[in-house]
Amino acid sequence: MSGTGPGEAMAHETFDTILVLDFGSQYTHLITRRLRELNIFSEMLPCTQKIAELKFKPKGIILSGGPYSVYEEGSPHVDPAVFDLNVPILGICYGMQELAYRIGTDNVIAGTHREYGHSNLKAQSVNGHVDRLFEGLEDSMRVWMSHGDKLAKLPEGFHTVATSDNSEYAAIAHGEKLIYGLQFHPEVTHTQNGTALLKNFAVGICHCNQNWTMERFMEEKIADIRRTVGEKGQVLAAVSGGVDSTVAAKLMKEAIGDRFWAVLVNNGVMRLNECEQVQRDLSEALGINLTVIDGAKEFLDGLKGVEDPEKKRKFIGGKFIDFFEAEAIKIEEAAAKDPNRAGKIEFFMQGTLYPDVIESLSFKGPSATIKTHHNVGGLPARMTNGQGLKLIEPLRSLYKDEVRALGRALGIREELVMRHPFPGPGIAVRILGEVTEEKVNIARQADHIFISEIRKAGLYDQISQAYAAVDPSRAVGVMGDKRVYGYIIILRAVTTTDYMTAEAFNFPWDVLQRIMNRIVNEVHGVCRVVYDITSKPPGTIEME
Ligand SMILES: Nc1ncnc2c1ncn2[C@@H]1O[C@H](COP(=O)(O)OP(=O)(O)OP(=O)(O)O)[C@@H](O)[C@H]1O
Ligand SMILES: O=c1[nH]c(=O)c2[nH+]cn([C@@H]3O[C@H](COP(=O)(O)O)[C@@H](O)[C@H]3O)c2[nH]1
Ligand SMILES: NC(=O)CC[C@H](N)C(=O)O
Ligand SMILES: [Mg+2]
Repeated sequence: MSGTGPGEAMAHETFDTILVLDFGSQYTHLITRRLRELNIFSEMLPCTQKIAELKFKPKGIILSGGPYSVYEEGSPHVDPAVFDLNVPILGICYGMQELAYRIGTDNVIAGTHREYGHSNLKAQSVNGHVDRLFEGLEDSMRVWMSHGDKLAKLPEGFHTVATSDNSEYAAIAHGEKLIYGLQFHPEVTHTQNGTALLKNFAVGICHCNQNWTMERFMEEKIADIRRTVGEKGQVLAAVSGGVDSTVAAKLMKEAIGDRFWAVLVNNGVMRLNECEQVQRDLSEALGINLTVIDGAKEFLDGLKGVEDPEKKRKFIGGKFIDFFEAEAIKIEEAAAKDPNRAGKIEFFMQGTLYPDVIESLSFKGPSATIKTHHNVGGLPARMTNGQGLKLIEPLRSLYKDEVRALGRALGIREELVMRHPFPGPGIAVRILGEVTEEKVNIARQADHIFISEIRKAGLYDQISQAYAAVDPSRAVGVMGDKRVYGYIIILRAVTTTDYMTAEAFNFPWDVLQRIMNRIVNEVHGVCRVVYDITSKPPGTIEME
């Protein structure tokens, strides 16, 4: 898989690409992020990528950092064919060590001490292209290091272009070829001028066009969807009202108009009035006719007695597919009467994002399964083989904030673009243990109060995601001089940029008190409210 889902090849034709080969560093994806912030398209692939199988020619290649030591047996090495592409190469940390090791295996050794954190870098000019990496930057800057190995000597043909207190070879460049190495990490924000340095590489050295904008992406994507779907093809789309599927739906609508069928499955664990609200929003704001299928009873029946979080998730994920399959058949039958819309449903659209794709492409393989996301790992084979449905994921190369920017470019109003994410398994993963209708109702009401008060306090856009969960253990309270014995509501609100790590939101105390007051007074069956201050890690954003 070399990033050529429907439309991916297109992006490479229109936009210059910097290929990032991932050796497993926790920072690798930040390299693609930084480049995209510079309006340069960048794609990340595992370091094991065979260059012959690449479907495009990158303008430059970056070898990332990684947790291994190049000289150890079993450590990953890049396909030597990258050097035959004759494009500039930048190695970062492990990536630089890899470059040096390939020239001479004794070029890299274990250092006497590890170096983590800030370091003072001194750039020195040599001459010619060698100096381009640090062009326009101050000679002295603070950089971020994270390594234990080091270069034992300068690899043949290279010059030293920067040193630091602890690294004699903090940056190197080849005398003739456009090959560069950095011991430090320009992609992390702790490195001063890190982005400027990446720009020097991508623009100054690789000559990339800085034309990766959401407006351009939108135009290209629409053209691409038209090409993929053809003149007659019909698309069934899973639309939840969340940011991703709303933006994807609008894109489809622009591309193929009424040959696009948007379907929301009410799984019985949506928020208060959510299905109606989403149907109205999509129709009024975007002109999208959304069909809501009511599966509430079937989902809730199936969830009876299920306490294990993974079992809940898998049940809901599987049931979603049953409903979509049945709907595809229904739509085909109904559409058969209309010559404009008749035809087989050939495509199935989902709002999958780049972080999901990265996770499954990572060189390390999918990380330990913490939880099974309902749409990740793809659909069951029967969905894509049996019915011949082809998956369309128009946002699979984008990060969340890029999706939001695309939404704005498509004219979607701010309130919809800024909606907090809501997971496919919904409230079911916000009720600890067994899901019952009673607990769903309690969670809904508490959540509604929580979110309304957050909006009233003007805090909604400062928080990345917020919700109320139900702890089914009960606590004793006193109300109106009477003993009560009720559930505990857990409030959770986090701030994050990538949803991979998160911090609890620092609430003004009076807002929390107002929320507590309303919940215990208005939600029957609840007698305590607690605020979850756990960060991620060690917590996760959802409860289960
Ligand atoms: N209740 C639902 N009905 C139909 N499709 C759904 C439903 N819930 C999720 N999906 C599908 O699963 C995909 C992934 O869900 P996810 O929650 O990550 O995205 P989203 O709901 O579109 O956006 P957000 O992340 O803002 O909630 C959606 O893009 C959508 O295609
Ligand atoms: O569509 C989804 N289907 C799922 O199964 C799912 N599980 C978690 N999430 C969302 O992912 C982000 C990270 O959540 P966690 O820290 O709980 O893993 C948060 O934004 C969660 O809401 C899901 N989204
Ligand atoms: N961050 C890195 O890429 C580390 C590379 C190598 N494992 C070292 O310790 O030097
Ligand atoms: Mg969602």
